Amino acid sequence: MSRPHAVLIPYPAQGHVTPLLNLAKVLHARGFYVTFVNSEYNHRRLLRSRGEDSLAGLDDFRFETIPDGLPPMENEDVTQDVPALCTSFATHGAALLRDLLARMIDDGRPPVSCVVTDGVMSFAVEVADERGVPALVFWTTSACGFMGYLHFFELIERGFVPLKDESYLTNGYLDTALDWVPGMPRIRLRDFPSFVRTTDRDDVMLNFDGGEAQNAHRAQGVILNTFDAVEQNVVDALRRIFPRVYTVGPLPAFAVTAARAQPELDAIGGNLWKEDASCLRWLDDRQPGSVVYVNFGSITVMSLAHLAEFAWGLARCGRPFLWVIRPDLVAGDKAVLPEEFLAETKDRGIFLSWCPQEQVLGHPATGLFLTHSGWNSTLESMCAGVPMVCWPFFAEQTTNCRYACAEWGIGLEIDSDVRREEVARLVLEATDGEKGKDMRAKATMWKEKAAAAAEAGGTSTLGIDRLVAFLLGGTDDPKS
Ligand SMILES: O=c1ccn([C@@H]2O[C@H](COP(=O)(O)OP(=O)(O)O[C@H]3O[C@H](CO)[C@@H](O)[C@H](O)[C@H]3O)[C@@H](O)[C@H]2O)c(=O)[nH]1
Repeated sequence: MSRPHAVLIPYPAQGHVTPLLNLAKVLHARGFYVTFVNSEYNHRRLLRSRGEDSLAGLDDFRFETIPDGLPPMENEDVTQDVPALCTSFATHGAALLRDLLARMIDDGRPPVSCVVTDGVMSFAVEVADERGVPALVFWTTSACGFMGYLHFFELIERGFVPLKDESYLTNGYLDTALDWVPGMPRIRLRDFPSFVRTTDRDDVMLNFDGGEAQNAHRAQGVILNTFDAVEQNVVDALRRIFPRVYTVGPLPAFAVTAARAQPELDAIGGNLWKEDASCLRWLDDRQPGSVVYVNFGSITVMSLAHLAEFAWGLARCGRPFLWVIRPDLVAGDKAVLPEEFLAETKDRGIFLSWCPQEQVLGHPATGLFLTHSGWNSTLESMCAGVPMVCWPFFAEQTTNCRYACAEWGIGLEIDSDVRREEVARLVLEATDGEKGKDMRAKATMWKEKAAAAAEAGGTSTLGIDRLVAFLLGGTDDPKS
């Protein structure tokens, strides 16, 4: 019998490429031949950020590309337009993947035996079906975020969405409690992925994400980068909806183990921006738990006015801070910080454009994460035992923020129209005093539970065993 061959297809954005690549490494370590499919645009970015050799892969871990169908960009180091990318792949993705798989026949690789596609690249399920191989969708969100997307169309049917008019964004309507979402008894309309905040029934993201979530029913199962203990009720509810739900998080822990067994996997990385690791030395000179780490992920954009509010909030709270400001963080503008702010904080703040986040979060000096609540960032913070101040930007970051604050007790939320007084107040609340103490204790508890899930016999280790057993074409119960 030939070697199992998994094709993995991430949505082309950082928060998706990273977890899919981690899963690819885990599968490779379990004996799979791997083909990893990037967009051409991201392939070029990865080569620039990590060097020409970084995507050479291994003989049995290969990178392939498909075009994204968007017009060429002058500056290719920026995050692409999300709705345009989603629409383009939904329209052309199946044909592009079909061509790619056809080119791979008889080129020396084992025949493709399974497809793992991003939950928002579900066109690949149809292509896998045509080839007669199983397909699983990997939702790179939290389970609660995925459950939110899964109920977009029901929100429409029940008349909650679209909103009647713009005043519904601010008149308290979003606080409506919904008690019918499986496994999420305390959810409010405002905690749903942000795309429900529209007055347009034809809104691209409302329909795209709602549709992609429904398409998960066409796959043989769903993979989630979470662990049971942290989202038990939602995961249980999803297991009643889908025939197979594999919880395999936190994936970074498994990728580290895979790379320990196969050091050559370490060279394979997925950072779209060039990492600046010099900040780790700066952290070495700071007191334990003293530093506020500020990073809004790969997609968030904000106004210059909001950037200035964050800056003056950090100045006011008086803590040392490490702030990652992507070159494209400010919408349509250069991210310029006020001169007076730079002068005032020069002895206690550093700025970079991209950092090795997991190492920063794991550094003893890091005490708090000011985050946009992307799921990878949330999970990485949890794994490091670092509490958060949350400023969700879009998508299911609103859901993650709600869970971090109200369910897990490790977050405090900042108003979307951020003000400097609130930034300073919440940072101090999360670091000093009783609230901060409680948040740190809970963060430590979740860190331990995350680690336990990834140990031998842990729920996510069993999740990977079951996943591998299923992808190998047998039963998905590793014990039988
Ligand atoms: O300086 C940096 C900044 C980020 N990262 C990494 O980049 C990833 C960012 O992912 P995430 O925190 O999930 O944020 P986004 O990039 O915004 O992720 C998108 O994808 C996620 C997974 O689907 C969703 O939860 C988000 O809402 C969506 O915006 C993480 O692994 C970070 O460690 C770095 O390594 N260095």
